[in-house]
Amino acid sequence: MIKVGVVGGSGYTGSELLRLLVNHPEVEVKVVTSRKYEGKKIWSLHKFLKGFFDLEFKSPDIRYFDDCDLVFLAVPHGEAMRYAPEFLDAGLKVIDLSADYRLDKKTFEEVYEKEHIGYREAVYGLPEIHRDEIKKADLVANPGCYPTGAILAVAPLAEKELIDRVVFDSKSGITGAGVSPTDFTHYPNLHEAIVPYKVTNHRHYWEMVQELGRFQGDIKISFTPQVFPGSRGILTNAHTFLRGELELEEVAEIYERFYDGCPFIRLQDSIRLSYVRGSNFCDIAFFVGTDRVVVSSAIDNLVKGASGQAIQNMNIMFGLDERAGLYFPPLFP
Ligand SMILES: NC(=O)C1=CN([C@@H]2O[C@H](COP(=O)(O)OP(=O)(O)OC[C@H]3O[C@@H](n4cnc5c(N)ncnc54)[C@H](OP(=O)(O)O)[C@@H]3O)[C@@H](O)[C@H]2O)C=CC1
Ligand SMILES: CC(=O)N[C@@H](CCC(=O)OP(=O)(O)O)C(=O)O
Repeated sequence: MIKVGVVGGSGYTGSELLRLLVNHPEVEVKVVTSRKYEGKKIWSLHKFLKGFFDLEFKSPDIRYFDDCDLVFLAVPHGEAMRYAPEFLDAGLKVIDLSADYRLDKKTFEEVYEKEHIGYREAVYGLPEIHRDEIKKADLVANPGCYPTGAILAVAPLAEKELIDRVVFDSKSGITGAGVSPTDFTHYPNLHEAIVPYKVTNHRHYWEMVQELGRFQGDIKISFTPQVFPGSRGILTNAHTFLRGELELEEVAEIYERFYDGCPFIRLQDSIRLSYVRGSNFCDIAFFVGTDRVVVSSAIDNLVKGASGQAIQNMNIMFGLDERAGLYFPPLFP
């Protein structure tokens, strides 16, 4: 069994990790931290997990992780960098769900406007692109939720260097903003609304530039995030302006080839968030128009956009079947 710990177990991605790990055949959860709920039973906070975990929350102190092989850092960006080096030096593998290790140091410091105090080289944990590097990694930087849906939507076209410009129009459920309430997430400010924010300057743009740039350095990228009044899911419409023209069959062949052997990518003729809810799937559909190809992707932000992808990465790091603990149908409708 792989023995794992979770730092940040009182938050949304932390509790989602626990929900998913309940059914993992090769994992034992040894320690889960919360500073706020230290000493309390996990189920007394996460009542939906009652009957599945009898552990108490611990403080995030490395001595509790003695017995662990791997730790998931499910803490805000700027905080994970305080933990990762210590765990790595103690011989644990680390999967960081925050943004701290996704970009090179210089870009991180510019985009996040803070000094990186614990920089290490990491592998960007998008298995459909970096599977071979993830196998050998000790530190995996789990991608942001928006970049996961966006990059997966157009990577096959970028690999063929077919893109002139791509405009990602993305809509996210509100759990993307984390467990702490704010004005932004306050019910009257969000219900019956779709709210664009950071319309031209969201930090996730830089992950898209980095990862799509590995295939095609000169793509012009725009990204417009929005939230809708639902809990889970990110729907992205990628308006992709190509350098030449492609027929639907050609696009289909490019995607089928690129995603051959990727169990969590499903090519569909139409997509909905409800087709992926609660699951690790990324559904992709494409529509060929007169001046563009529109590629739509749907993910659950807490699963393929965070905790499910983190477990997929763990499976790959430990030589398990990538699907272990994760291959089940979504919750529809
Ligand atoms: N929500 C989403 O859809 C996604 C989130 N992410 C990223 O994953 C990370 C976690 O996100 P999410 O679960 O939504 O966040 P939440 O705000 O819901 O939870 C954050 C958790 O971190 C803990 N925490 C905060 N500061 C510290 C610290 N200094 N030391 C130890 N623990 C700390 C908190 O617990 P306590 O205060 O009790 O100790 C809390 O449990 C973030 O970096 C986020 O950006 C990535 C992809 C998608
Ligand atoms: C709806 C919402 O607020 N979403 C978050 C992104 C969630 C995520 O993936 O964030 P990390 O890069 O921090 O991991 C945001 O826009 O900042």
